[in-house]
Amino acid sequence: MKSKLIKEGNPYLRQQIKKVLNEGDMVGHNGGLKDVAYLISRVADTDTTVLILGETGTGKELVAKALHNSSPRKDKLMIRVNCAALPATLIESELFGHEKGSFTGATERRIGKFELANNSTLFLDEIGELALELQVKLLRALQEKEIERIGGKTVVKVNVRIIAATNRDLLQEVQAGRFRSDLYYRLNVFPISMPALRDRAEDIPVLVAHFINKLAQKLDKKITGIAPEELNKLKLYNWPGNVRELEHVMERSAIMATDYTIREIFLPDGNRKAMANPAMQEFKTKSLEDSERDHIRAVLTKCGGKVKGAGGAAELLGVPPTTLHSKMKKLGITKDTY
Ligand SMILES: Nc1ncnc2c1ncn2[C@@H]1O[C@H](COP(=O)(O)OP(=O)(O)OP(=O)(O)O)[C@@H](O)[C@H]1O
Repeated sequence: MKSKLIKEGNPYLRQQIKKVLNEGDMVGHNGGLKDVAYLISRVADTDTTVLILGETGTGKELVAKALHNSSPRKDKLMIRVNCAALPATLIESELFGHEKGSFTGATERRIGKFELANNSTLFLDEIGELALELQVKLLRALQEKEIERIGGKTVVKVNVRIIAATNRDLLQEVQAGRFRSDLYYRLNVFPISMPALRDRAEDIPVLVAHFINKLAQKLDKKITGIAPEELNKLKLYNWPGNVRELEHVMERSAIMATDYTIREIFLPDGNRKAMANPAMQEFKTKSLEDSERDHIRAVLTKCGGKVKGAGGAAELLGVPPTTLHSKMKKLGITKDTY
């Protein structure tokens, strides 16, 4: 129904979608993100919990921003918690806060992100990484709409709109016993799935133009376009790091450009001139997972197995090291396989 509505050119809807996506600085709403854009425009101004699913770098955080900025809560700051960034004990205090003296080192009362997000939006990024013992506490907070600070004696009522995101297959995590099914169902009210960049090559020209524009300003350099054969290479590449990786490739290539036009693009593992022809056949017959696994392995080999830090695989792939680690785990990439 949605694509039909959009195709038939309902001008109000088109306008609404454009506005919502501009709020998030998102490109591609006329192409591969058409369905995503439609879903955002439908759910933005409700209080409904949204679960954003998709590979790393597909734009999940941008969707969260677009949702918040188009909601009635937009005048308050959206609060983000990265559930993968800290150990469980610290995340608990980050989410719910603590009272002074509640544990060693708690020298001051701390207001948690749930309370900070009162009357606003709480964006729970990388929710799939949340430790099981915290999942139950989060579930309680969502059900009761109240929280208790660590060491606190009173409950605090909160009115928070929840947006969660993950690059994991949450249902698989539930089946593996790593994610509580009750929390999954509580979060999975309105799912939005972000398509991988390799599945929407039609968006690459407009994304490239968007990044060239941004980079010309950032680097204070007169770059206005890209050579068609280089654009083609970008369309054929596999993009394990999705739009984030494209952004980084464009930055590298823009820095190297000596002309108004980018005449050479720099893909992470060298310039893949071969991709367009015979090698492409092999590429097409491989599953996406296999291609992703091969690509990550090749990058790891190139980096001598280094994941974090300068020159590490995470940097080359344009993803955070935590994301690369979870991807490696998922794809069964261990030290002895590269
Ligand atoms: N449609 C888009 N238009 C413009 N920029 C985009 C788009 N999608 C992603 N980006 C850019 O790509 C980068 C990664 O996006 P984002 O952080 O939203 O991805 P993510 O899915 O949340 O990644 P992760 O799972 O690793 O946290 C950001 O710099 C973002 O601005």
